[in-house]
Amino acid sequence: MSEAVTRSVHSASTSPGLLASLDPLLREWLPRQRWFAGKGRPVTGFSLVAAVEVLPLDAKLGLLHLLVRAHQPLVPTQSAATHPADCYQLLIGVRETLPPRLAPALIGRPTEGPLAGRTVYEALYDARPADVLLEALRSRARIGDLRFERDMRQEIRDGLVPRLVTAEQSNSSIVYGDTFILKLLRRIVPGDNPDLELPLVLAREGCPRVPAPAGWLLADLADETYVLGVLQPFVQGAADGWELALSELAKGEDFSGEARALGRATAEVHMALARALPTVTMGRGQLELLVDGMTERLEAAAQAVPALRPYAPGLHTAFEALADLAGEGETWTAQRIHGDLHLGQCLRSPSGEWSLIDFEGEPSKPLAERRMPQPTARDVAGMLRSFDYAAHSHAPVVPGWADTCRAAYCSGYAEAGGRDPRTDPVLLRAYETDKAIYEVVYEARHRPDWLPVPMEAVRRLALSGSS
Ligand SMILES: Nc1ncnc2c1ncn2[C@@H]1O[C@H](COP(=O)(O)OP(=O)(O)O)[C@@H](O)[C@H]1O
Ligand SMILES: O=P(O)(O)O[C@H]1O[C@H](CO)[C@@H](O[C@H]2O[C@H](CO)[C@@H](O)[C@H](O)[C@H]2O)[C@H](O)[C@H]1O
Repeated sequence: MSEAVTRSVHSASTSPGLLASLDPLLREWLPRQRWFAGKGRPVTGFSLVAAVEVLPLDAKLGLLHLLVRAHQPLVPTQSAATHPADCYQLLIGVRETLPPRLAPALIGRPTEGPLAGRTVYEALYDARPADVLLEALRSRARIGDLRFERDMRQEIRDGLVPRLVTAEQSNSSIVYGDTFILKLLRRIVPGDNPDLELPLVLAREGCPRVPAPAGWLLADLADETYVLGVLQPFVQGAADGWELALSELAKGEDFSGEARALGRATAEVHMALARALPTVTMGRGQLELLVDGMTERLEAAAQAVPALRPYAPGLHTAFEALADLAGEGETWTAQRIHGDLHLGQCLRSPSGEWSLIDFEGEPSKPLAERRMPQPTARDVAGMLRSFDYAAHSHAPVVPGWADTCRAAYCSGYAEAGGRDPRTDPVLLRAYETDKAIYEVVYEARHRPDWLPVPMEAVRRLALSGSS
């Protein structure tokens, strides 16, 4: 372990005073972060879950690792018992003054408490704290409650130059020397996070479609463990499926070869997960619960987005058809899946190999729900929707482009040994409908300009049951 890391194991005895001095600054700064999950409601205060001085705060450069709960007014459907305040991972750097290159990282200058008069900032912009994190992973350090782990079979060289990824993300990532990428989870929950769990399982299973975790960061608090970060090999020169699909569309090129390869990659991942982790048969009771969930989401969405209401009866038929099949005794296998699959979660290396990333699932859902076995049709439906999105992002829409990609994706899935998704049209339509409804709500909230894209799918899906 490097001297910097061993020297840095400090007690956090001063942390309550620290949090009080940071409180007014964090109330301003936190809601402005892309990864802040509680947008639209003010932060009314913080409580400390854990604090570790990774680098001593009285040094020229201090580094504080905080897990804090951000308190916000509950929305009417929530209760404090079922909706604890969100817990965030923060890495706070402390310096006398910030060099100009770190200006975008500024959080502020506390006016009282142990940090009065110093400058606090988002430490991930700064190479030195980023180095400390990699060094701690390399050396499997224990720093206070923080446990840095690694896979000793993967070499992690020292001196890899860090850079913060500036893309819009739900979390924060640092790339080290174009060799590794460390994703630090921002809104954290106790328990096995699928973003670490599933890539580890897939690596053990020998599935090359997912970058194998080289290191991971955990916090052991009371009797609960939190996953805070995952280090994975960086796919150099990769383009994501969304960028590629749009650029091929712009050039008038066919994307069906890539769609087929993506289908194969998805099937390989699904089959590896089914080998490694338990699968269950979904019978009548479970399918009815699935249909109930989809129906409730449709009703809530129609409340939230009035444009959806005329299509609700047609959309309901997709769920009723699934309920009918369940009533007739149809069953499906459920297994662990990706849970939030779309073109942006697929990376193609310069040699043409596809990898899947970001197994966190839908971050807004509880961990237990995200880790439940589900039919693979859910991931497939996510990808089918994504081809449709890509086609509609290009003007004019190229007739047949999405259909060709969707068919090629399903063929690729079947060629690799997966069950052809088109064998289960009722299940697929139900999942596609559920996803399009989710997208309508997402776009209405976040990107109203994009709302016509899922609305077009809603029109098509609402009609498809009536033929
Ligand atoms: N192993 C990797 N190799 C190359 N780039 C990656 C890798 N993992 C993630 N990325 C890049 O980082 C971005 C964010 O990663 P992701 O896991 O989706 O984070 P988030 O959960 O914050 O959205 C991706 O869109 C991709 O561009
Ligand atoms: O950021 P996440 O990966 O958690 O996903 C959210 O944002 C996505 C948009 O960035 C959104 O995806 C939708 O738009 C994509 C194109 O931008 C398209 O490829 C997807 O198929 C479509 O669902 C996703 O729904 C939302 O959860």
